Amino acid sequence: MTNIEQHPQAKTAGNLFIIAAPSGAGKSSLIKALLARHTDGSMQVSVSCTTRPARPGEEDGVHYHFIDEATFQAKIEAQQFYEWAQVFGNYYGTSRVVIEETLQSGVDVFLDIDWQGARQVREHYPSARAIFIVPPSIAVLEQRLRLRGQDSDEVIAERMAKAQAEMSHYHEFDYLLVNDEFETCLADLEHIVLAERQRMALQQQRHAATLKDLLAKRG
Ligand SMILES: Nc1nc2c(ncn2[C@@H]2O[C@H](COP(=O)(O)OP(=O)(O)O)[C@@H](O)[C@H]2O)c(=O)[nH]1
Ligand SMILES: Nc1ncnc2c1ncn2[C@@H]1O[C@H](COP(=O)(O)OP(=O)(O)O)[C@@H](O)[C@H]1O
Repeated sequence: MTNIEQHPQAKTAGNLFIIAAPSGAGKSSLIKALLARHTDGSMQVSVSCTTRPARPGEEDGVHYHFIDEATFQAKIEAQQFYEWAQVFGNYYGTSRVVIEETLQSGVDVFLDIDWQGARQVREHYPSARAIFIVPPSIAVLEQRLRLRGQDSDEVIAERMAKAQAEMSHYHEFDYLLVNDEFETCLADLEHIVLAERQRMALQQQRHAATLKDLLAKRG
């Protein structure tokens, strides 16, 4: 019998995973593919708010909640963000209530956020696991941004100029993955997520068991 079966009354909270990478390294594609492999409702990606204009094909409420700067500022004032940051001149933020409710319901949540947001989340939520994804080379990163075909030359140049600075934060993360061959990187990501999920479930069950023993000893 596993620890989990011995203490079914202890509800296991979901786990928080942070995925960060320089623009174009493949984090959105990897998260999407991972979720497509786990359609049992146990994993969810957080939909951020942003002031960035939607790209062709992006849907409001699916890829982002596209809002204007005044609305974003009002949400900051009302402390509605779990974290927020300015990236490439636009604001991006994660809804506090959605994260808290989803984790409480036992669902794992994936945050596709930058290093500044990752830092804020880890301060509030130390058990979050942070994974940093890098491309095999800077040349490949630029090629991916161009092949994605969604950003102007100017936007691509800005993202390339900031890629090195972003990658310099890799050491603040628990895991580093190189997204060279997509399926290999996806398999590595899945292994990390499933292993962490198991480890954190056992940890939560141990805490519940310890608490139960303590309460029993007190009579
Ligand atoms: N801090 C923070 N960063 C975010 C959030 N949502 C997206 N980002 C980051 O903002 C950066 C730009 O995102 P985006 O404009 O979608 O470009 P893409 O990464 O090239 O697809 C990426 O590093 C995202 O991970 C958020 O809610 N908070
Ligand atoms: N391992 C890979 N090999 C080749 N192309 C990739 C790989 N991973 C992602 N891509 C492509 O690179 C582009 C950028 O990926 P995307 O997921 O949008 O990056 P990010 O979310 O990090 O900005 C997309 O066109 C995607 O299909």
